[in-house]
Amino acid sequence: MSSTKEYKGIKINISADGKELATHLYNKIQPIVVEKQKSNTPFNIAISGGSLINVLATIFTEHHSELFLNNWNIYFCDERLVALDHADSNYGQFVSNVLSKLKESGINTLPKVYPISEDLSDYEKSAEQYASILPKNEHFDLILLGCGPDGHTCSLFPGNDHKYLLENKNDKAVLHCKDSPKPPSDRITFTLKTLQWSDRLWFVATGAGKKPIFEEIFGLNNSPVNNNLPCAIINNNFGSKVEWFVDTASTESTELAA
Ligand SMILES: O=C(O)[C@H](O)[C@@H](O)[C@H](O)[C@H](O)COP(=O)(O)O
Repeated sequence: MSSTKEYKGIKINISADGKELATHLYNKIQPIVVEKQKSNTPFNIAISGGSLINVLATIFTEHHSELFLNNWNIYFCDERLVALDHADSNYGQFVSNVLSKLKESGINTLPKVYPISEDLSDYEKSAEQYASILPKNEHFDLILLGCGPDGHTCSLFPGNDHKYLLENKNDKAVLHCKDSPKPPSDRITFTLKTLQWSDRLWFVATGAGKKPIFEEIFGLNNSPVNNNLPCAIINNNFGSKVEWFVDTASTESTELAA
């Protein structure tokens, strides 16, 4: 059974493994989508790439009938600037691992998914174009975030070279991230401004490989919090909206353990 604790004001949901985490996440999302359905308003969600897409594949395959998927608008809080059918495309991954599988099983109640424009001739324009299709009311019900081993989230990377993404001097909703340390090199990313639009900012991060970065994000084992890390900045700035969904492997023998 998953358990929840609070650490330095942040809610941490701990599950034994990825399967239990998917069930726990489903249990938390389901009442929200029921409410949205009842009030006849769309469920606006933005998702990350990486391992999160597999978690969503499990949830959608097992629970599609309780999720009112045709009331969902799904956006990407970051996207790699490659063709939509490229193996690196988050949209492409979502289509092949989630949407196609639902369709193959004869499920027609599908979410509306918002990809980037196929025209990749100008990366700054790609960012602007994506900003222009985001919900007009500047509201998300939920944004699901990942956490990279360097403390990045979305394509908001730590370090001087990518400081412009966090600073967001022109107050944009979506920015072009160049020279991404995680390939591919060109991406678009939501900014902190856009993350603020969401009622909930939920991180999903699993595996023993996340332990060293959790130490810095949360200041574990007597280390100080590294306040320069995008994940730590989100904890600091948006604490009451933030929850983490982690597994035992990523937290054992630390203060985050259940
Ligand atoms: O498109 C991307 O690269 C992601 O959105 C990125 O921010 C991801 O969420 C993290 O790198 C964690 O990835 P994992 O969950 O695979 O470790």
